[in-house]
Amino acid sequence: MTSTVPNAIEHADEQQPPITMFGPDFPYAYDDFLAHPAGLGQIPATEHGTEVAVIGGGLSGIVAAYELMKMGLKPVVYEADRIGGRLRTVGFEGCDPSLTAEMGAMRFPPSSTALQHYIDLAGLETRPFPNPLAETTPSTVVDLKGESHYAETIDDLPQVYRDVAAAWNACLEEGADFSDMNRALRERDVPRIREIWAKLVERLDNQTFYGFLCDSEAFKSFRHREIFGQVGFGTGGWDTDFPNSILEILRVVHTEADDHHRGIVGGSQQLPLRLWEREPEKITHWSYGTSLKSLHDEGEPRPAVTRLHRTAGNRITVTDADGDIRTYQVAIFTAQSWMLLSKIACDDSLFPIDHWTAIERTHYMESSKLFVPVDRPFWLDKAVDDRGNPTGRDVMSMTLTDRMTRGTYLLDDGPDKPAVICLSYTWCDDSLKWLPLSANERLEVMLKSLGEIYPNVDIRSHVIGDPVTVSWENEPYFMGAFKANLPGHYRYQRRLFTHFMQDRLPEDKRGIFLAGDDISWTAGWAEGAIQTALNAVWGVMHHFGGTTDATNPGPGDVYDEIAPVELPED
Ligand SMILES: Cc1cc2nc3c(=O)[nH]c(=O)nc-3n(C[C@H](O)[C@H](O)[C@H](O)COP(=O)(O)OP(=O)(O)OC[C@H]3O[C@@H](n4cnc5c(N)ncnc54)[C@H](O)[C@@H]3O)c2cc1C
Repeated sequence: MTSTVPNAIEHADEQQPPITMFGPDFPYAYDDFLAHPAGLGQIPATEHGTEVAVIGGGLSGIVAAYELMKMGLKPVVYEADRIGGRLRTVGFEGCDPSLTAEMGAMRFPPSSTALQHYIDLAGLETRPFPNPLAETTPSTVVDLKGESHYAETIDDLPQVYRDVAAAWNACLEEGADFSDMNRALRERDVPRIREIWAKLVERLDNQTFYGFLCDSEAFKSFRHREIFGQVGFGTGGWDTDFPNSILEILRVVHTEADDHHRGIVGGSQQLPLRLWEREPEKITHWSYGTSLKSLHDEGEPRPAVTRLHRTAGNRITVTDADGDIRTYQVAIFTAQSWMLLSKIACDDSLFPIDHWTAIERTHYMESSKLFVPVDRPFWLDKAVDDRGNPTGRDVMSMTLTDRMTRGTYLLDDGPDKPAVICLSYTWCDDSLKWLPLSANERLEVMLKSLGEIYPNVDIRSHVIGDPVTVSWENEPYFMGAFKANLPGHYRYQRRLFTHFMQDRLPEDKRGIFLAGDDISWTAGWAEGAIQTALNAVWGVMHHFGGTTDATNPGPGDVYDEIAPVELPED
């Protein structure tokens, strides 16, 4: 468990199958699809070597390009910023290169099984991430309204936190069929998952997270809702999510996306970078030793796309920042959808009008982080009381607070080595409060906040390099951290996610496929970016007249049996 408030009722029975991000909207086993020896499908030999534009070199684009290359197509990847996108690992100038900061994704649940497939393929290791009250986190401080509580387990916190946990569990059970869904997800009981979820979608699409709490008898106490908002049920305070659709939150808790997190040793950006260079053992058409890198001039993706339009023969014509124009039968677009409204000049004819509405209504969360390198994990030093007697406590802890910093994470690699502090990780309004401040201004405010919580700790004296920071809403090729649906957005989300089923679109609207975190049901989790990439791969294969092996049907082959629930449009 990773939070001061358990995400959900614990199901400790080891005999049960594990929870995975299997639905609930589209319960397709992407992990089994990837593990199957028959592979993801084949395209006719006449199409081998055909170029496919892949716009965006984040995880979704790189996974799609990698799988299309294995099928014998020639992906042409366009990337405006750097390979990895929101898997962005940076170093600190002048410091040991082993010291890194995860500016985007940093912790991954074991329920991300498609992601794990690629982590294993890339030969990367993971280790537990030091979330609040996680087993490997030495200690956690919860500081609310000027009062701090030191805890190693939830039992060390005052009773009110356990009351909040109980309220959340009751609320989930009463309002969202938690135990039933948990069982159905573990057993991959598709009819039951669909039955439960269809009712929840119909009942709750109009509801905010906060409204859902307020409607529950269990959460009738304002104080409980406030504490819940400040320290969250997950990985920090979630009151910034209160205006979002409750369906977004249920997707996370039902699939345990917020539980048992692990980090990638050496940084998450290594994953797309290794896939870029990887030479698959099994590859069609291309000779052994081919990689995405080797298929690109100078081993680099092409630059930013600046224009996208349809040309005769229903082709997709792509213009890039170098002024090069190339035309493709098929393109996959994996960047944030808002790029299509601003940074890229687009034809209206690229998508049906209802898809444009959905793109235009896409709602993003903001998010900021700031990291500093320090000389050693000094937080593990033992504190003494006013009379100099040892207290047995760490001098500083993973910290959750209602102050500006909100969440402070302590990241070490052993007792005698330099370490890193994520002084603050925030979302939405809390992130916007940092936006106009420079990295050093942010650092000063953060040190002041933490100084109030730890008056006897001189954090500054341990800093060995300049801070690094990001506000994703201010990044020109992202414009936000990740999509978060508001109430009433279900229909938009459904249109975007199902865009890969192009036989259902008018013929003159086919050939460009949306993919990526932005159209996933679980935005903000890399697993969803991969799932949508695999949908697009299936869509492209199908577009070229290809098929999957009968023993390994793809997401489009079984679509009608598991299609996301449809709400009336009138
Ligand atoms: C702050 C933050 C924290 C997160 N935490 C977690 C976490 O802990 N666990 C987890 O699983 N997930 C997390 N995520 C989500 C995860 O990072 C994403 O799901 C995943 O990285 C998205 O990959 P993608 O390929 O869909 O999109 P992106 O990574 O955004 O890739 C799209 C790419 O398109 C490029 N691009 C944009 N415009 C153009 C253009 N005009 N031409 C060419 N290229 C263009 C961009 O530069 C980018 O590289 C987090 C994300 C953020 C921002």
